[in-house]
Amino acid sequence: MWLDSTDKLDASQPLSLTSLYSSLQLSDADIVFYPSLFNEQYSDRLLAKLTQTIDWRQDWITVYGRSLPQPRLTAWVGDPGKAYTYSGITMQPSGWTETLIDLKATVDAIAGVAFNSVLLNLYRDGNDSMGWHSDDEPELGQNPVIGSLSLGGTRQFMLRHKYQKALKAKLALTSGSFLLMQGTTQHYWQHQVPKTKRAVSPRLNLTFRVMC
Ligand SMILES: O=C(O)CCC(=O)C(=O)O
Ligand SMILES: [Fe+2]
Repeated sequence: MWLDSTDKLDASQPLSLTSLYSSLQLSDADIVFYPSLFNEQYSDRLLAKLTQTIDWRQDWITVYGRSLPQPRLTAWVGDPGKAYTYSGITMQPSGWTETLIDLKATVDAIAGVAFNSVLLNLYRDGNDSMGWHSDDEPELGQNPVIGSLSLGGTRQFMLRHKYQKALKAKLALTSGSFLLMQGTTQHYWQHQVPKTKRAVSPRLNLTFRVMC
């Protein structure tokens, strides 16, 4: 399943940024995982800073006719005019904070794109989750590039092929890790962050996106 390329170095980046990565060997997908883009100490600082400075919102969703609180807190940050609609919710973007501008510069350099928006999700405990979906909204373009940074408690990230039911994968998104999904990934694969009964610390995930 995995191509172990964790000993590869990219001399164009500081060692701490991209010295470790693995490409997931999944058909119809292009997914690269950087297990420690940021070290524990820096990740903790980022988590504290973002938890405090982001204007978190609790959205409500309609499931089988019932209105329920979305099982996580969210925020949408982006360039002016980059509104985001999903599951019937439209979010107007908040402006970039200093921390997010810095983070964007780092992940832009790794992904080789200019992200113009970021969806932030705060999973307060193991009851918070995100269900199966693909990030395939038309505004994300033909082959969406999604850069996903995780901070805080480790959660499982599950992947399943939309058409070949036997194809699945799971990886632990640890604090400071960065997962890059691009190419045809969103056409063929769905992903989720399931609930867990294990005790987990709060987790903040940022998915950087390019909105057309
Ligand atoms: O929290 C995660 O790791 C996944 C978030 C996600 O899939 C999304 O924001 O679209
Ligand atoms: Fe997603």
